[in-house]
Amino acid sequence: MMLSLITRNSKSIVGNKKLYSHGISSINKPNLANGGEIGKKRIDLNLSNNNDNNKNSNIKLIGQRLNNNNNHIHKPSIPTSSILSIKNSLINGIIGNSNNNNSIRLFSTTSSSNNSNNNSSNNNNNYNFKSSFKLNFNVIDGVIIVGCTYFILKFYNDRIGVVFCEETNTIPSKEIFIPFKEDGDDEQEVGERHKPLSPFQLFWKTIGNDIWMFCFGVVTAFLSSWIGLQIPKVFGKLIDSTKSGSSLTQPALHAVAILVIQASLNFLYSTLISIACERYSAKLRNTLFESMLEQEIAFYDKNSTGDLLNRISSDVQLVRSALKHSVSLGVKSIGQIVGGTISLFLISPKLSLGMLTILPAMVGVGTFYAGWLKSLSLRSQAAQAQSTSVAEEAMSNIRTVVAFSNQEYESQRFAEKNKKSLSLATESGIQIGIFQGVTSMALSSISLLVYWYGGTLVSAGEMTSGQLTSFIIHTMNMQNSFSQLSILFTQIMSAMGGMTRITELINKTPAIESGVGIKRNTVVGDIQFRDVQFSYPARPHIQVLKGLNLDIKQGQVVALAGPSGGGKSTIASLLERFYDVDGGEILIDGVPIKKINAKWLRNHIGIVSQEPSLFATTIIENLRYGCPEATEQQVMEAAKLANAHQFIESFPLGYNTIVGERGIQLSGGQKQRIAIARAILKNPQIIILDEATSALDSESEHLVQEALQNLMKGRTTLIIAHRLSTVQNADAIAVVKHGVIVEYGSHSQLMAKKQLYYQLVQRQLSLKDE
Ligand SMILES: Nc1ncnc2c1ncn2[C@@H]1O[C@H](COP(=O)(O)OP(=O)(O)OP(=O)(O)O)[C@@H](O)[C@H]1O
Repeated sequence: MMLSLITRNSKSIVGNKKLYSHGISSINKPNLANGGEIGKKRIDLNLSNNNDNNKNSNIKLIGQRLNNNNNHIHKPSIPTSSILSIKNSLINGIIGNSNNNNSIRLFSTTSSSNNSNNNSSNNNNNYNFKSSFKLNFNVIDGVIIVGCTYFILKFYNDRIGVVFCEETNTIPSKEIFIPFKEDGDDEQEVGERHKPLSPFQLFWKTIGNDIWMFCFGVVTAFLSSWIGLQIPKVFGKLIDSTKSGSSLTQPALHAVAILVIQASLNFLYSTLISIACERYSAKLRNTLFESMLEQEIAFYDKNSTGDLLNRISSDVQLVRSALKHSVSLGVKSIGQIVGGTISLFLISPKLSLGMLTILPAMVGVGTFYAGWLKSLSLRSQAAQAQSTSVAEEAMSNIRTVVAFSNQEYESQRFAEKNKKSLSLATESGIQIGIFQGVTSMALSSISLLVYWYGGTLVSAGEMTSGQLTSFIIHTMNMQNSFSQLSILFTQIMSAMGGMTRITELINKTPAIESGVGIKRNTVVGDIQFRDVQFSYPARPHIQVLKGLNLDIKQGQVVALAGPSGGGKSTIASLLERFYDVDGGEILIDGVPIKKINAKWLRNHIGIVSQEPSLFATTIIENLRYGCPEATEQQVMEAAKLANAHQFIESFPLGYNTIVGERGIQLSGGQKQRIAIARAILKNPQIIILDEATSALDSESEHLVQEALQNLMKGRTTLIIAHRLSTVQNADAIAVVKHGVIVEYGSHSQLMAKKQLYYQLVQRQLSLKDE
């Protein structure tokens, strides 16, 4: 059916475009044909009604009614008959004249659209005046009128603006925009490949605007240490005043003022630096965690959870405290050392020169130790991470540990790893001790030199005893600063080890970048495995799939059966693109999976596994995990379909019941029904069922089976099965052995063949009888 529409400006409708409205419906790009007079063009819209199975149905959009609040769209009921009459009752002329741009006048005609197109819109002889509106945009491009409903259109370069109004409604709703989209065009997301960052660049990027707080903290720390430099001077003055008999009040008040100012500055820098460092470490932790979550599954095969957790907690902690102490100790100490050195030269250049002869030796020793302590610290931290991962593993499998009474074994395993970490930590401690010992010996030598040489200078009358006192206090302060720097130095070494590991991980580009690739407009659900070869990255020399071929058509239920270790779960993992195939390809709706955006793909696949993983939160949050925007009503509907609503409602807190860690407070069947409801809510086109009914009693199994039937309806389903009794109704059964499909057919066909499948069924039957 054709609807003719006079437009003012059609240049924006180019190419073979489709219009989409919030992903709900689509409208065919109108074919353009020059028509009409007064410089207008005619577009023809192909109309079909909601019930047509036409994917490009556009009446959905045209007929959609826009609320005054702009965002909600209600479908009006436009029966087929009325659509048929649109053409005849259509008012296809309008249009505001250029003198009065923001008001339009609508005219109706009973003439056919083609005829009407031959008339100018302003030719009132051929149109009956219907209504007029004031619009909030100046120029409009067309109007579609269905009964008493007007859709006023304006074409832009990349979208169409639509305003809905009714004849009686003099205040039209706001304009909403429907973007153009190329017909059949899939969105292609290109990943942002960030350049690897150096630890310093990472620091800079992570601290962001907090750098100002940090810098202000550094400045106040410097000021504090500068103020501190005045104290020895004031004490010197006090001593000289005692000797000369002049008033002590002035220098004493001076000293008090300096101490008060210094205390205030200390408070300020300490607070600022603490806040800046805490915020920095929180952001670093977030970035690190984000980066970990972006990694491919193979990354988790190779790295233990304990080690990864260690990076988030201990490594970040090391960096945070080193950063904090670098300012509170480092900046202050450096300030004291630099300022102190200047003060010493001002008091007595001779004595200062004598004292500073020892310094180069100290710097030399410190540099020598730097590299050595860094590598030692890295090894010691790695060993500690290993012991943590043993503890983490034992804790997460605590039920198994207790059931096997293996507490002693686990604690021995932990103690062994701990021993290694202890020996490295001890070695590290000894080295640090040597370093600090050498440093303090050098510092004590400096003091000794000052006492001896300073005393000689006072005796010779080259300096006053007050000046010597100032000199000694400065020296002591500097000595203190040096030893603090040496402690800080070791801390910085450890932090550098931690920062290196953190940076490494943040810089790591995942082998499968889940946000990159094609996002298709629709998913049909056809799956093809073409000569797929695959080895797990953790065991690259063992080929698990050896040229596997399998076709699953849209809506089909295909079960994978076969001996243990044959590769069934691997097939499912590859379909989810947890790993990339080494050879051959997997196609979804004809598109190689490697080209598809993995996030998008996973959003269209629902998985119900043997041991459904739930989070330690409420049932409703678990249900919404794959579809956070679902309303309560939708959640409940999904739970009903999954036979879960009843048991959830029987809990005192209903949907707000906390399920415990990994859903420990629920039975196996309940967990599975929640997982099924979660999958139903996600509404994927492809379903993977991994042994979903293996651990249930018959009553529970019945409920779960029913739920699964609801889930599988109209969806392509891949079942990984062991209990062959549960997959007899599948459309096809593929028997997987040694990474290839050795048999394929329906249950009855495979039974008739009397080969591997038949043997497996017989074996299970005999086991059941026993
Ligand atoms: N993450 C992994 N890293 C390395 N090898 C793996 C990994 N997962 C599985 N494998 C190996 O791949 C092979 C196939 O395993 P898969 O789990 O696909 O078999 P399956 O047919 O599902 O077995 P089952 O019926 O016992 O679950 C096995 O030899 C297994 O040891």
